[in-house]
Amino acid sequence: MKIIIFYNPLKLSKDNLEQNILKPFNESGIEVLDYASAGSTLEEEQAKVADFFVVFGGDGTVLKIAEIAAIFSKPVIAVNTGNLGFLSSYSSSEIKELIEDIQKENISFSFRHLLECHVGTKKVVVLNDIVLLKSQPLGTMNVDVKLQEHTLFSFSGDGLIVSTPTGSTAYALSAGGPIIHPELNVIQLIPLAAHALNIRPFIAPPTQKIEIILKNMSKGFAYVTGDGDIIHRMEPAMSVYVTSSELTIKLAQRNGNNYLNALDKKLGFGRRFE
Ligand SMILES: NC(=O)c1ccc[n+]([C@@H]2O[C@H](COP(=O)([O-])OP(=O)(O)OC[C@H]3O[C@@H](n4cnc5c(N)ncnc54)[C@H](O)[C@@H]3O)[C@@H](O)[C@H]2O)c1
Ligand SMILES: Nc1ncnc2c1ncn2[C@@H]1O[C@H](COP(=O)(O)OP(=O)(O)OP(=O)(O)O)[C@@H](O)[C@H]1O
Repeated sequence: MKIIIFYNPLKLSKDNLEQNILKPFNESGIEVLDYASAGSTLEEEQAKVADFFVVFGGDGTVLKIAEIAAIFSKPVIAVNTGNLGFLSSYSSSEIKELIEDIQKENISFSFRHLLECHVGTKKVVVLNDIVLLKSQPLGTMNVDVKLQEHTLFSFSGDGLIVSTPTGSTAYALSAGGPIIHPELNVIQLIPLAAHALNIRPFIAPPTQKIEIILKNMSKGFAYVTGDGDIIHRMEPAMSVYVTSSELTIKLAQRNGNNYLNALDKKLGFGRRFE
């Protein structure tokens, strides 16, 4: 078995990685082809021959490697060294269990759909969401949102979230959206603080092309972000285009420790608090 390790340098030092993570892997016979800070580039040849990408960090670190994992079509095993670690299947104290599961091929994977965003000359692929948001606390933006040329929303507010099912438990959850099981392939649109009584979150099919037009701002300017990273500054009359990506990623889930378990254990979903 060959793996490439990505890590969050803000959460894990290179010495700690080399001492406490690389060592057990190398002693187990699992070949670590390379290890790199999440978000950095990869040797194409090594990426091609790896069996898995193993990520040490929290959700944000997983998000940083989602696109490269999708491009090389490599399954992702996330090991939480962060806080919530909603997307993680192992904790950093479970290296031995992880090694054993890799050796015994005792890991199942769930396919996760991605979004593709075009704005200006930029193109990004995201696992959670694309967010259009005003850059300062004051004022509002006027936004038109089109689905295949039909204007679905036209509102004044703070912005808009376009989320995948995976992202439905991230910003979309905080913005009042429903939880969408990641086996579904849909696109969720959630206006942020829309000043209207007739606007609700909308769930679109993956075939729809979404155009978000920033009509104007009462003050300042806006940003469009992808998985929490700024993609582009937005000025009035600029558009953002979002479609479902053809790429998907396979995200490890420990046998028995599936999505509904994560909802229960990490978000306390549906649990009665005595
Ligand atoms: N008010 C909010 O809740 C808010 C605001 C901005 C961004 N975000 C989210 O943060 C994400 C970026 O994550 P980050 O860790 O780099 O930012 P971050 O450090 O600001 O963390 C945001 C929180 O969201 C959690 N999270 C991220 N993806 C998740 C998912 N798919 N399901 C459940 N929880 C998830 C993280 O664990 C963290 O607790 C963005 O994609 C966006 O969804 C949330
Ligand atoms: N390689 C990197 N270089 C710089 N920043 C990174 C890198 N990897 C992750 N980050 C940033 O570090 C921040 C925290 O990372 P991460 O989300 O993984 O940890 P966490 O917030 O503690 O865990 P969780 O998101 O699960 O609550 C995120 O904003 C993420 O964008």
